[in-house]
Amino acid sequence: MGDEDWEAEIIKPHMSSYVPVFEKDKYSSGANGDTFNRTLATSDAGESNKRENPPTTGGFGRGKSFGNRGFLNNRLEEGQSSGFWRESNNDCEENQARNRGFSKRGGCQDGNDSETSGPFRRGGRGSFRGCRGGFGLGRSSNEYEQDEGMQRSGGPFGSRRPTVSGSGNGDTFQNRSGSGSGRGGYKGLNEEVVTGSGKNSWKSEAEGGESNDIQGPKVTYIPPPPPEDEDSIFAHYQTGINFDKYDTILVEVSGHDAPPAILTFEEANLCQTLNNNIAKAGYTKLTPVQKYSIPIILAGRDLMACAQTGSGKTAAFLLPILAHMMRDGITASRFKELQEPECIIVAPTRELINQIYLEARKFSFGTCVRAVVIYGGTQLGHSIRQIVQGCNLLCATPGRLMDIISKEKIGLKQVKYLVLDEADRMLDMGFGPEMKKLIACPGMPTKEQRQTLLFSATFPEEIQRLAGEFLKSNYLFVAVGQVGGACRDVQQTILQIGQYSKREKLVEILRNIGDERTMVFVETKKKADFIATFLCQEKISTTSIHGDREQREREQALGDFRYGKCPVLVATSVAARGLDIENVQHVINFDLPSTIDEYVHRIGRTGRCGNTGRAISFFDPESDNHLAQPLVKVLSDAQQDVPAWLEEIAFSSYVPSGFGGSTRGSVFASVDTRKNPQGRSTLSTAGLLSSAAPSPADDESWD
Ligand SMILES: Nc1ncnc2c1ncn2[C@@H]1O[C@H](COP(=O)(O)OP(=O)(O)OP(=O)(O)O)[C@@H](O)[C@H]1O
Repeated sequence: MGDEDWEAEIIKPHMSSYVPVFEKDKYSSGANGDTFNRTLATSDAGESNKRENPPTTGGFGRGKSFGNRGFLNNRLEEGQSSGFWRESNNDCEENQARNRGFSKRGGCQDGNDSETSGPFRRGGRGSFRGCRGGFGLGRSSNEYEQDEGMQRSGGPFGSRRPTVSGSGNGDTFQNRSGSGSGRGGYKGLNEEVVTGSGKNSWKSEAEGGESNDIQGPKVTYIPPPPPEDEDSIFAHYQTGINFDKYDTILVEVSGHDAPPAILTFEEANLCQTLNNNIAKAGYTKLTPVQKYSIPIILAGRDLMACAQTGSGKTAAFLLPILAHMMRDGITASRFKELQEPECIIVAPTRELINQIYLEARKFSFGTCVRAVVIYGGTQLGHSIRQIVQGCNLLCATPGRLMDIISKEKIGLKQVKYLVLDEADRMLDMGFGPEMKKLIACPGMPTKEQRQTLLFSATFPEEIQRLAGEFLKSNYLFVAVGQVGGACRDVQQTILQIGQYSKREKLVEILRNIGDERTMVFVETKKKADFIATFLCQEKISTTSIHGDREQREREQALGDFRYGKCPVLVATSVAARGLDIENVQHVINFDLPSTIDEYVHRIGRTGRCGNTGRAISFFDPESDNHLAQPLVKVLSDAQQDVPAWLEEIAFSSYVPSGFGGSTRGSVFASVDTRKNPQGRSTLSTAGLLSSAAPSPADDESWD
């Protein structure tokens, strides 16, 4: 199914009644104003006129790309914060100056301009081929995503999705900046690693936007400080009815001389302040991953821990680290140009690392440990200011961390604890190279000298093997339940549904759901916008989060969702991992992800901490058959009903062991891979490699 089809669909009469308001005057000057004018002069204007709203653009223009904020809905009309269309004029002008212009931020846009933002688009794989300049909603829209890529797509490890090649039927998108750079390039909004050119160097706002070369926009966003009052710091939600059932999950610990599990917080022998904080956080009972991980970490051992989503992995590493830091003493926080934290925690997304930071701040409340968070999409100067005031425990996304290290604001000599949360993601082909650079940085203690902790709900075998480089050889492996298995508190439903019927079904489901908090996952950034727009049009209050949104927008969207302003959040995989939002009752996979692990993480946004949740996934036989087998396994492992039709597809698409051809997920790691050092014969080389590569749709501004 191509963009063509989507395009045809979106100009159906039932859609044409919705015409987003575009405040032309706000955007009438500057380079992108130019773009805007040109856009108006093209068929978009015509389309708009047909809809009897002459000044209106910003959305459904035929053959044009779809901007982020080119719509307004009654529910989102507040003009400041909710979801879309809340940026001020200034913001948009600032945006124009950033050369991101309308391509990402609103209204419609001539397709040829939509992906050409100068150096910041470097790293794409070359050209956007054969798309019609529509909404980027078809499978080929993956191509649009790759300019944000992290060298994880294409080539032999590329998308499972068919790409549209050749000139296609419409405008040919040329990634003007991407040519010659190969397929590489990781970037956040303001930072990138240029890998395609063979340089492998970090580019940052500091090296680019903040210095005087022409690298790109200056990122000025300073995130608002989190509330400082104790009630806010310790705010938490209730554990659910199934919290006690965690105790029945089997736990396997492998490796030599594992210390015994503890059963209560008291047994951990933590200091009084930590115990007070644990109590104030509402923790009375340990979860399984905490029972096993806390004593292991307290014993100074390296650890790879795998436990289901929402089962308390964050506290499982934070509490023993903080306990040790307090026991051993830390450098007193004071202003210093070079800070040398004792602990570094990295995670793949900005929102997640911020969440981890808030947990660290909560548990270290009243102690001398100063936690700091830094992440991409925010002003570098702000990150530096946070750090120089003192930093014992640094939470960072990889890009910003490497920037700060290169600026010699962070020294690594004192690092005793290195934590990779969502470790399989941190070690895959996207972030793996950066993590390797991190551990090879001058000053970083060797793995023998530091304690390294890897946590995730999924741990593909190949990633486990890669992790050996980071861990001491005697590391312990804790598996709570089935490695890579879904949380049993999530009731999973798979609906077989064709691409064209998805939207109607989505609306039907959301109407039935009412105001209950729901995350809707889609495959691409543009589709996230499109679906969010569509839902707003249907009078369903919705916001969206994805890598093309400015960081302030991302945070606002998350806040609006978290605090109930918008009960529906449409998201790409950037929101799939780690986010802990109270009361998310439903996850809908409008598009299934390309890997089963991603599926497990996505549905894990609900059913957390013993609460129940529901996940509904649209399975399109045209594109999702490769997931049938792993889905059957995930469903049956989690004791869910498996639809007969899914079993049939799984059976008919069965790939015998050793013949490869499947993506990750046809085989779970059920054990510590050291028990099977040669690797399982069921995974071919191709399987091993491709399994580690997220789909191009995941090519987000993660960091
Ligand atoms: N022992 C506990 N008692 C009560 N609540 C807990 C306990 N441990 C963790 N929680 C809460 O459970 C929620 C989920 O925890 P956390 O985010 O650490 O899960 P996770 O295992 O890291 O999930 P994911 O795999 O999605 O990242 C959080 O709100 C956390 O505060």
